Amino acid sequence: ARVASDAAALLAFKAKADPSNRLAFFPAANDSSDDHCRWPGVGCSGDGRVVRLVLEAAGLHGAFASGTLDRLNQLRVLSLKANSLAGPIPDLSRLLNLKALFLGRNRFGGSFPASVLSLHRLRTLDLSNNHLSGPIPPALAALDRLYVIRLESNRFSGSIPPFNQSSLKNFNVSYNNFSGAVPVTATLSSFDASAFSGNPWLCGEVVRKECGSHFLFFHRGGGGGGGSSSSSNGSGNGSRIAPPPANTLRGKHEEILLPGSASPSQKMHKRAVVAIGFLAGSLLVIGIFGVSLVMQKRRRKMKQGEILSPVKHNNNNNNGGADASPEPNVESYNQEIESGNNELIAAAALAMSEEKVKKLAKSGCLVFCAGEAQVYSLEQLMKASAEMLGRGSVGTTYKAVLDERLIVTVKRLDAAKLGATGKEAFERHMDMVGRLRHPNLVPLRAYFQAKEERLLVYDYQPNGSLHSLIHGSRSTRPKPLHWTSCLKIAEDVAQGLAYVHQASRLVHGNIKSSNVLLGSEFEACLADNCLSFLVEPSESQDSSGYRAPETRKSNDQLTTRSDIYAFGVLLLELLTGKPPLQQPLLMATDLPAWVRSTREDGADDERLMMIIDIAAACVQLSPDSRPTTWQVLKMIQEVKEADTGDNDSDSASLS
Ligand SMILES: Nc1ncnc2c1ncn2[C@@H]1O[C@H](COP(=O)(O)OP(=O)(O)OP(=O)(O)O)[C@@H](O)[C@H]1O
Repeated sequence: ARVASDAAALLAFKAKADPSNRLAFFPAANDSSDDHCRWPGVGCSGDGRVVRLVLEAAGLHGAFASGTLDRLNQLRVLSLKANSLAGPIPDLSRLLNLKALFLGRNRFGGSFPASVLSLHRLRTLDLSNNHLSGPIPPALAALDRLYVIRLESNRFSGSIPPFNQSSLKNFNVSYNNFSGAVPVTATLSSFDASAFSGNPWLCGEVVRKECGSHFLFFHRGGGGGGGSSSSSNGSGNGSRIAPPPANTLRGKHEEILLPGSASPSQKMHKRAVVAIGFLAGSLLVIGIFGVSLVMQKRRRKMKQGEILSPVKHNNNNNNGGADASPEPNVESYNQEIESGNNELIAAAALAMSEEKVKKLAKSGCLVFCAGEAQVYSLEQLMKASAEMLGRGSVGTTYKAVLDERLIVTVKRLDAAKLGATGKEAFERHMDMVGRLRHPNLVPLRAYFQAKEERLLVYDYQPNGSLHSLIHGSRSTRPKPLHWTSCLKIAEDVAQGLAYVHQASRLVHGNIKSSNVLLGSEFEACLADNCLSFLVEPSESQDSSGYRAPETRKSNDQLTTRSDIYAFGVLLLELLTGKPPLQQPLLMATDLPAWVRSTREDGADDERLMMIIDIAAACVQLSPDSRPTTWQVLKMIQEVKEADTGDNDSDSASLS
């Protein structure tokens, strides 16, 4: 009966976690059968009990429902790494034999799973690269067999518990929002500072940063007339930015407040956020329904396996530039469907003949990045229903729907636009870029190269680009962003960029608003990461407004400091709603007045002034005068801190 119950637990898990039916789990013919031990990823003991379940990069994109795998009380190893499972992590307290739990690289949200604290045999805990938030329970420090704790790239906050297990050898809490002094224990002191990096508010001996003296980045010339000087709380050296005056917002009804950004009039905005969320949700449902209707219609027209010739996209964006962005958002689908214009959706499978696909498959293979399993083949990818999203500086970008469920973005690089990057150099570079994994970066999942063809496969980001959000698109009107939403987006982008610069020592090279995409939770994610390496200098002029003066002639001069310049221009675009080429050339001292003149809200707010200061520092003409990415991130978080200081109840919604 226990064996049958293990099979039922696996099937119950699959029912919720695997809506696309990727797992080959089939109900057994009779109850006593141990067929489930032969299901992929399942390992059993001699008596047919499941002891191991490893479903890594298996394309699971549903939920990890409670009352499913937690029934496998003989489980030793559970790995659901590198899927897209969302929602909270369920109660696992019945898995008393569990030794290794790998849930990294998913989309789990909610708080730290407290049930883990009762798993006394646990040696490996990997919750990295999710959207988990809130504090880490101090009782985790009492699990004395832990050998690995990986919590990096989440949104955990609060203090680091005093871990001192002598067994603990692999520890990483980087890129979270932890704060305060790191406890000086023998175990924690043995880890490199990189295990704690990306938590600007951590201090103490272990991270070699003095606690107490809160460094202020905003030094305004003495006197501070016109409301532009930083105020202090009067506590001498440990000065902090004083809470801003209340009621400084105007025109809030016309502003967008993104989920996760805070506002002084939080109650009202919370309602607005719920309404936007509801609206977005409804649109999504309608959109998916609409798209599937059109897809069905299209499939009926197609003979099986046939690859259509390309249809003309009626909104090609040949310059990849600022206007007429063909955003693939739900609203535009709805409009197209309503207007009966199915052409946009009924585009061809990556515009290639079947013969060519076959030839390509023989001459190269799809390389999956970061050690992830091959979840689809080149043929499957090329046969996917595809829609062109636009043309940029390196090629054409498509949205491809595989097996009717898995949506990816495929960038088909245009040989004519690329420099003479050799096969091996391309591979080496893409391997490096493919290893980048951070919640604020669009991950490169796979790449392909054959003689005359190079393809890059990314996750599809469902909520359009920052460019469309700020300037509007074919189907949406431009709307001013509430400045706290600007702050949230700026922080997200800076987090992603800091990771690129610090973790990989790469340069992004093409920061601009159409390369900032909004993820499923409206988090901002940098796209087209580190591709400038491949482009001839003359081919990347479309983003000239973002280019630092020293890089305008050659891509050789692209550095982390030129990324910072582009970030500063992006920040000004966020704050003013003006694309770079419409931004006047102003001295740093004139910028605040100009930015304030473009805004209706918070014109006198000290925190808005601080953000303008950051932008002004980033767009300095001399690269050496610009701050480092790390400093920029710290400055943004300092503004955020000033904000949360004013609104304790808001801090939970900031991520
Ligand atoms: N992963 C993705 N998910 C959703 N939309 C995407 C994705 N990648 C790109 N897009 C959108 O597709 C369109 C075309 O992108 P593409 O990168 O080809 O051009 P670009 O961003 O305008 O220019 P560049 O090549 O200089 O980055 C843009 O509107 C972009 O926002």
